[in-house]
Parts: sequence; C-alpha cells; structure tokens
Amino acid sequence: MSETPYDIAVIGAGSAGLTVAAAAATFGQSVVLIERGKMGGDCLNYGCVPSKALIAAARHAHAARAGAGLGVHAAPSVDYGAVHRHVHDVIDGIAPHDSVERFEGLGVTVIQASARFTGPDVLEAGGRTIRARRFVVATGSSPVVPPIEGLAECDPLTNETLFDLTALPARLAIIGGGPIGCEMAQAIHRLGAAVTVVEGATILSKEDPEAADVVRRAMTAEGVNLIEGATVARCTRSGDEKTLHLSDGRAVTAEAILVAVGRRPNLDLGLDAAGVAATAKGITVDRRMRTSNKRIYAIGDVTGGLQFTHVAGHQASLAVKSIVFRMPVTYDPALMPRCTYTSPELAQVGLTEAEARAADPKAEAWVAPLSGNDRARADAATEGFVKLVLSGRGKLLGATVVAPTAGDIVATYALALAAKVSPATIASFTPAYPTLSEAGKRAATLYFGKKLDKKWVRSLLAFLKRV
Ligand SMILES: Cc1cc2nc3c(=O)[nH]c(=O)nc-3n(C[C@H](O)[C@H](O)[C@H](O)COP(=O)(O)OP(=O)(O)OC[C@H]3O[C@@H](n4cnc5c(N)ncnc54)[C@H](O)[C@@H]3O)c2cc1C
Ligand SMILES: NC(=O)c1ccc[n+]([C@@H]2O[C@H](COP(=O)([O-])OP(=O)(O)OC[C@H]3O[C@@H](n4cnc5c(N)ncnc54)[C@H](O)[C@@H]3O)[C@@H](O)[C@H]2O)c1
Repeated sequence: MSETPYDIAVIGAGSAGLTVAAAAATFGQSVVLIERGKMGGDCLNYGCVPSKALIAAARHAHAARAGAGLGVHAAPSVDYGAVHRHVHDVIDGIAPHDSVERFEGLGVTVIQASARFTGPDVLEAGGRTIRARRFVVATGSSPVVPPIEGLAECDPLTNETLFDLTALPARLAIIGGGPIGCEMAQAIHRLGAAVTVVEGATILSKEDPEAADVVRRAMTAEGVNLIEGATVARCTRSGDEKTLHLSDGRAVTAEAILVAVGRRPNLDLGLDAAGVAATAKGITVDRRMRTSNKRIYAIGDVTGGLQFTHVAGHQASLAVKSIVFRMPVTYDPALMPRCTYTSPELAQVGLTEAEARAADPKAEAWVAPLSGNDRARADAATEGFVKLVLSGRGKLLGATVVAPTAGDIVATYALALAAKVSPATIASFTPAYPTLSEAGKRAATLYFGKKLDKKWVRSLLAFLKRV
C-alpha cells in the first residue's frame, strides 16, 4: 500500500533522528519516524546516559576513599545491584522524553520496524511503502567486535550489554583504551573490580598526548592496569575464566571481557537502491549534511565523523534549517567540543597543539597548570591544565582542558571559537574566584605577558613612569 507522501521521513530514533523529528513536527511538517530498536538509540539506552550514571556512582565511591588526604576517613561499601538500579532509574526517568507517546503527541507518525530504501524516493518499513519529499538517515553506529580467534566463545560484553550486569565481575579485561575503554575502566575499578585495559596503540590517542598522560597517570595511580602498545592474538576460555593471550607472550585473565575498539556505521538499509554513496567509515555528506542523493540527508554517527550526541543534535538542527527553512547551512567540525569523562576529565575544542603546529609552524601553546590555581589546591586536585593554542598571529585555534570539570570549562572556549573572541578578551574577562575557569584566563595572560616583554614596551612604560 502506498501512502500520501510525508514532508520528511526520518530513519532512526536516536539523538540525531529524534531532534529532526521533534523540530520538524513543531514547525508544521508531516513527519514519519522509523525505529527498529529502542526509542532514544545509543545515547539513552547503551551510551552516554548509562555510562555517566555509572561514573557518578563510581565518583562517590572514589570520593569516600580519596577524602583521607583532606582529613576525612570513610570506607565505601558498594552494592552493585543498587548501582544497576540507579543506572536504569536514570534511563527510565529520561525515556518518556524520547518515547513513542511523546512523538505521537507532537504529531509524528512513529513506525517501530526496520526501514529499507527500495528506490531513490521510497522506503519500505513494517510492510508499508513510505514516500517523502525529504529523507533523513540517522541510523547511528554499532560496536565493532574484532575477529580475534576465540573471542566470540568468551561472550564479550559491549556497550549494548555492559549496563545489564547486576553484579560486577571480580576481574574485567577491556580491549581498547579509547573514551569507552578509559571511562568504563576507571568507573568499574572504582566500584570494586580489578580492571586491565589492553590498548593496541596508546590510550586516548586522538587527544593531546600531554593531556592523555595526565589521565594515564590518574588511572594508573588508582590501580587500573593499563597495557599499551599490545595486541590480543587469541582468547581462550576455561569455565568462567577467560584469558587474553597478547602477541608479546603476556596473558590477562578475567571473568568478563569488554570490547571497546570503535564503531561501525549502520549502513544496512538499501543505500544502493537510493543512490546514496558511503564508505566503510560512513555515509558521505556535504557541508549541508546532504548525501549524493540530494533528497536524502544523513546525520549523526552514521556519517562517521565526530561521534557524539551534541554533534548529532547540531547536525540535526542544520538539516532542519536546510530542509524546512531552505537556509544555507555549514557544518564546521572545528567548533564541536568533546569531553572524555574520566577523572580528571579531558576536553578539547578546535585544534590540538600538534594539529595547530602542523597547520602553522608559528602556532604556540600557552599552558596554565592547575597546580597554580587556588581552587584546585583547595580541592586537592592539582593534576591538569588549561592549554590555549594560538596561531602565529595570535588567533585562538583551540583549547585543551584536563580538570575535574573540563567538559564545563571547555564550553567557554567553544563559544570563544564560534564567536571569534580574541585572546585579549579572554585575558580581560573576570571569572569568579576561586574557580578552575581562572586557569584559562591565566593561560591567555601568559601569552600577553610574553607579547608585552619587548624593548619598545619597556621603554614606553619607563617613559610613562617619568611623566
Ligand atoms: C558507552 C558510550 C558512551 C558515550 N558517551 C557519550 C558522551 O558522554 N557524550 C557524547 O556526546 N556522546 C557519547 N557517546 C556517543 C553517542 O552515544 C552517539 O554519538 C550518539 O548516540 C549518536 O546518535 P545517533 O542518533 O547518530 O545514533 P544512535 O543513537 O545509534 O541511533 C540510531 C538509531 O537508528 C536505529 N536504526 C538503525 N538502522 C535502522 C533501520 N534500518 N531502520 C530503523 N531504525 C534503524 C537504531 O536502532 C538506533 O536506535 C557515547 C557512546 C557510547 C557507546
Ligand atoms: N565522553 C564521550 O563523549 C564518549 C564516551 C564514550 C564514547 N564516545 C564516542 O564513542 C566512540 C567510540 O568509542 P570507543 O572507545 O569504542 O572507540 P575509539 O575508536 O575512540 O577508541 C578505540 C580504541 O581501541 C583501540 N583498538 C582498536 N582495535 C584494537 C585491538 N584489536 N586491540 C586493542 N586495542 C584496539 C584503538 O587504538 C583506540 O584507542 C568514540 O570515538 C566517541 O565518539 C564518546
């Protein structure tokens, strides 16, 4: 049965698809939203929300242990069953916002089925034929499980099953030391398991190496076993005990294995029939988020770029502006911040120091360590820094922050980059005392300190003093 064409058909009800559907319906468009799994996608069910809820519980356990240095002694007792309930209470609390009922209330037609293109302007889903003026593919990504001999027999966990555990394994081995591997390693260790991370390269390798090193030292000091530059040759299982055999001859034994080696885009929806070009990384899009078929947009993880919820939401808003308002829009990845929620957090916006130096040999980095920040000293959390990266001409190119609340601090620099704020403004604004935000101002002040350390400036100051 062929139906009246919709204005917009959205495939996937994760962060990206939900944002398009809600905004487009609010602006009076007829919208059909097709989802084959859980409403809310990865972020709500298997990603940001459960991982941050788990990290919050782990932070409490750690704070109890870490208070001794400040004169407060406590020994945490972790009830992992209750931690599991907390994680799922948080998911359940947010779920109504992403639910079929809410979207139907907004006037969206929701189809709970798998969608597949059968032509350049037509889809099949749940036995229905769906036509639309525009399509938005927001099908997200799935965890990669590497083809390591014996791994499948060890029933590895992924982000899709980790948060179902109602009891912690005594020992957990994690393959992959990216954001998922590091966040979960530290949290699960803080909650009481012995954790080993086996990372093929170096942990958090997409980040500024000095910043990643602060996180490395923090995780190691807490007792997480980090094995870097090592690959898993094969896995074996003996009852409940699973062993990773590393290429260098070492072995890691654990009751559970978590695989966190990256994502693959969900491309199984008949893209060839629709004339949509894609690579193994994801669907190819232009700066307006349009695919090679100009009726079809693609946003979020499936495009294979920066894979974050706020990026998915931002790309969704660009697609809505382009489709509904015909506005000229441009996606600029350089303005997208990111944060890994380890302790300390590691956040980045714009270019890292190495990226800036590669683009501009005169680029320089200005670093304010937290050891010089009064709030960090009061909190006994002085490991970290704010690094501002400036071009040779003194233009802000990027910021790296390692601090307990780096994700919040970096927002200032995301705004500064988007609004083209000068280092002079950063050096002269007044954050409250005592806050970690003062470190960013300090980094900009260091830049001006060097700039003003010139002979003619000293002569001018001497002259002014005389008059
Ligand atoms: C453990 C973990 C922690 C994370 N933490 C953070 C964080 O702290 N901050 C952050 O910004 N990002 C985080 N992320 C990344 C974030 O979750 C993703 O970038 C975001 O969820 C991507 O949204 P999306 O809408 O593109 O895809 P998804 O959320 O994956 O949604 C895609 C949806 O499409 C559906 N679908 C797929 N194919 C079809 C089809 N053919 N027909 C119908 N439906 C289909 C899927 O079932 C899915 O529900 C984390 C990810 C993980 C795994
Ligand atoms: N705080 C956040 O915003 C947050 C948190 C978690 C995940 N995410 C998103 O999810 C994405 C996926 O996270 P991820 O950590 O799975 O992927 P990732 O690609 O970022 O990191 C994977 C790591 O695994 C390593 N690796 C790959 N194959 C390996 C192997 N066979 N053996 C050992 N190590 C191997 C890589 O060198 C890399 O360090 C992230 O890139 C990010 O976009 C974001």
